[in-house]
Amino acid sequence: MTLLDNPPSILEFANVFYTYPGANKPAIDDLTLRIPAGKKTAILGHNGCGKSTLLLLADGLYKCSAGIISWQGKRLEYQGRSLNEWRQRIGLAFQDPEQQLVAATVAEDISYGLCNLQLSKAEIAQRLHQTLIDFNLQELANRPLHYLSLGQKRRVALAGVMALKPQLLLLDEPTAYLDRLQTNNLMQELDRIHANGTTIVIATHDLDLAYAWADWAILLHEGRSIVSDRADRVFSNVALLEQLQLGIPMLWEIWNALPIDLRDRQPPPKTVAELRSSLIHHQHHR
Ligand SMILES: Nc1ncnc2c1ncn2[C@@H]1O[C@H](COP(=O)(O)OP(=O)(O)OP(=O)(O)O)[C@@H](O)[C@H]1O
Repeated sequence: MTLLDNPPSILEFANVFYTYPGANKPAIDDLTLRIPAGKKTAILGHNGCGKSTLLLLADGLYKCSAGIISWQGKRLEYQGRSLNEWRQRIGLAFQDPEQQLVAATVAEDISYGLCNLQLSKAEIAQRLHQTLIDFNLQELANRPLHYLSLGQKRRVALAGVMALKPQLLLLDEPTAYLDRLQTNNLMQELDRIHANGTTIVIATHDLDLAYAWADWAILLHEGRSIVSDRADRVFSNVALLEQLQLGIPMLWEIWNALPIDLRDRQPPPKTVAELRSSLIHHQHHR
């Protein structure tokens, strides 16, 4: 087995359970999984399969009722300094940015998290300045948050999380309700964050987005991990995707409908641009 097939993990769940107060069955039900270090992982599953709960457990916001959650072999402890350190290493962008934004303006909101880290004033000012640049928020710095569009709020929430320099970034349905332009911008931002060394996990039920973006995929079903593997292998496992009624990624389906001689010895395209260049390449070489 190669490192590609079995990358080292940054975060692990071992037989984890979580039941909401008053619920008659666990939302997370004997969940065992690992998040590979340095990868772009997509957690996929239907509404209600436990994606948000998993991320809240991973961030230490919820306490599991049984099982072990660990960071590079070190177990999550739910008290004081240890929990604070845990939560500094992991950044979570909520599905609804409204739940995350707490201050009056963009700059104040980003500074708020930095103040909680008890950094020096100079360090806070420097990180705020750099974050506004990185997320192209300079012009919005003093804008009241309630004047922002949803896409802008998402960007501010993500900027606030990234200002804290987490090693692992978790995003819950980051593209929900975003138009195509905003989605593309966000995905470019995520690629930049990943290229700077941050491991990223997104929870989504957008199969096409996950197909285009992820290099590792985890399928979640009724609070359990059904498969965790290289994304290309998961997305070509049509039988499993159909069994879970998750559908098939559109580009993968189009690719497989093309004549075999065209597809021969070429990996399936991840984007429409890759599909187009494969078709042009084929035309030139017939
Ligand atoms: N606050 C809550 N109290 C009780 N049950 C909850 C609560 N939040 C979620 N649940 C239940 O826990 C299960 C998992 O929910 P969760 O929100 O983690 O799923 P999800 O995969 O993120 O769904 P979605 O894709 O719709 O966001 C569901 O059955 C849901 O009804």
